[in-house]
Amino acid sequence: MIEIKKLTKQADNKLILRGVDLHIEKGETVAILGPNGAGKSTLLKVLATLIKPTSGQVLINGMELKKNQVEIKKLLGYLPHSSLLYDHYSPLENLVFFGNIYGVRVVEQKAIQLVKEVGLSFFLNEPVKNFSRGMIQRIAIARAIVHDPAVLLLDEPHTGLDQGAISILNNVILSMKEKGATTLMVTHDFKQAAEICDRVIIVKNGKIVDDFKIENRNLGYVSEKYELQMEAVS
Ligand SMILES: Nc1ncnc2c1ncn2[C@@H]1O[C@H](COP(=O)(O)OP(=O)(O)OP(=O)(O)O)[C@@H](O)[C@H]1O
Repeated sequence: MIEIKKLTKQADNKLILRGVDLHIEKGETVAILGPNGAGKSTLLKVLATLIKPTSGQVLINGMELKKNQVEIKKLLGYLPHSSLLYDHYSPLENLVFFGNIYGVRVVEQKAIQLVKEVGLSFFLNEPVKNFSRGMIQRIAIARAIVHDPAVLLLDEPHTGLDQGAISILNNVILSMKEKGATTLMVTHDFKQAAEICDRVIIVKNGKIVDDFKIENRNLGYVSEKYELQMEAVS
């Protein structure tokens, strides 16, 4: 589904990604862990076609990223740090707007269903500018999946969410997985990674330093593997 070969990214004379090789199967839910500044968001931005890699190759669904940006963008649902929502629009208006960009059919119905799914039906027609950070994040998640993307790219999706909203988000991710979606999630939240991901990738200094499967939601195993990499000299 996603094939990354010898990927590098340089900016301002700094090598941010230093040769990333990664293969992700369709339907996998993968957590990307790593310390601040490791290059996690940069990797996600390259996959989201927002920044160009310096060298290397990325294939999504067999299509080369460099040559098929328009086709690939249709497959992607990207949740960045900023919500990308229009402040003065309501959740309904925002989702209809973004749904129309992606050519979603029966878009209003889809928007209403998603707002319900993220638990904000009561605020369907309120301008987003009046929302709390957690409420905005819920609508941002709905925006990212309005077109039922085959690939979900989530950058710290649990940040700012209360326990109820975390459950809602995890259910959204799991229901996307049931529909066959592939998810890559940058996170500092090991608990959530262990809860919903099948696999963990640890990024350090622009490189993948560990890559392992998680079984039985074993949070202790994830923490141990992480600590081991942080202690290692690289
Ligand atoms: N456009 C850019 N120009 C120069 N340096 C950049 C650019 N984008 C990112 N960087 C640097 O690259 C490094 C990796 O950034 P990135 O945002 O990918 O890290 P991250 O692993 O997501 O970190 P965090 O956990 O803090 O979000 C950082 O040192 C950052 O300052």
